[in-house]
Amino acid sequence: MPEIFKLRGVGVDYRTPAGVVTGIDDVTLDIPANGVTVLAGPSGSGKSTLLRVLGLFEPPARGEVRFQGADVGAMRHRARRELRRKHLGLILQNPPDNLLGYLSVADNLRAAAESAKVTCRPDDILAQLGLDGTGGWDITALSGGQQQRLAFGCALARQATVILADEPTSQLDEASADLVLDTLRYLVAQDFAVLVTSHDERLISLGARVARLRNGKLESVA
Ligand SMILES: Nc1ncnc2c1ncn2[C@@H]1O[C@H](COP(=O)(O)OP(=O)(O)OP(=O)(O)O)[C@@H](O)[C@H]1O
Repeated sequence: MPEIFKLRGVGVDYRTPAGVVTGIDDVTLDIPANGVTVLAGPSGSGKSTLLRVLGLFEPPARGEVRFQGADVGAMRHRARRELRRKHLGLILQNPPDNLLGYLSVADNLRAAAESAKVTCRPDDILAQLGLDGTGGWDITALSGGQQQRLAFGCALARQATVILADEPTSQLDEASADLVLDTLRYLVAQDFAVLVTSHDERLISLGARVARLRNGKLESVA
């Protein structure tokens, strides 16, 4: 299986008034082009930092990151941003943070597509996600789980090849989290690469690969 990401000895530091804090250190990891890869580990272990590197938001301070063979660390900010817009869809923990509150459900999908300079068919995407008939609704009429589904729909609308999600179930009740788990299963069946950080054991068990972090280091990949 081809790798979409290849990381070799990757490190990221944060400069704080109290000194330099290591976000991740010496992470070597290959991520295949489809299936779910879960980034697991206790709070502060570096999951979000690693996701930001994979989301091409954070160039590595040390080591090498390759996305589809291209050396991300050697790219300028603008080139990374273009790659990100073209290929990546990022879903944050808090459902409203992923959506534009002043637009309808369908217009959120259209705006997502426009930002990637592509067009989409909102009704088709909503049907794929079990949100049929909600196109004209305000997003506040959707439950938290439905809003997260729509956020994944925005990644579909943008024709992203890789979907990254930072603890997408952590702010949801169990029924809403179930909706998100179903959506992840659907995306995997569609052959997307899904990279997700989580403490949620049900989500972790969906992962074909689970990379466990501790104190910024990769502890195991299984
Ligand atoms: N913007 C920042 N400035 C300074 N230190 C940071 C910053 N972001 C993360 N860190 C530090 O980097 C380390 C890894 O943090 P990170 O948020 O990646 O962990 P995490 O596993 O995602 O944690 P959580 O599960 O609590 O979100 C921690 O020591 C954290 O305090």
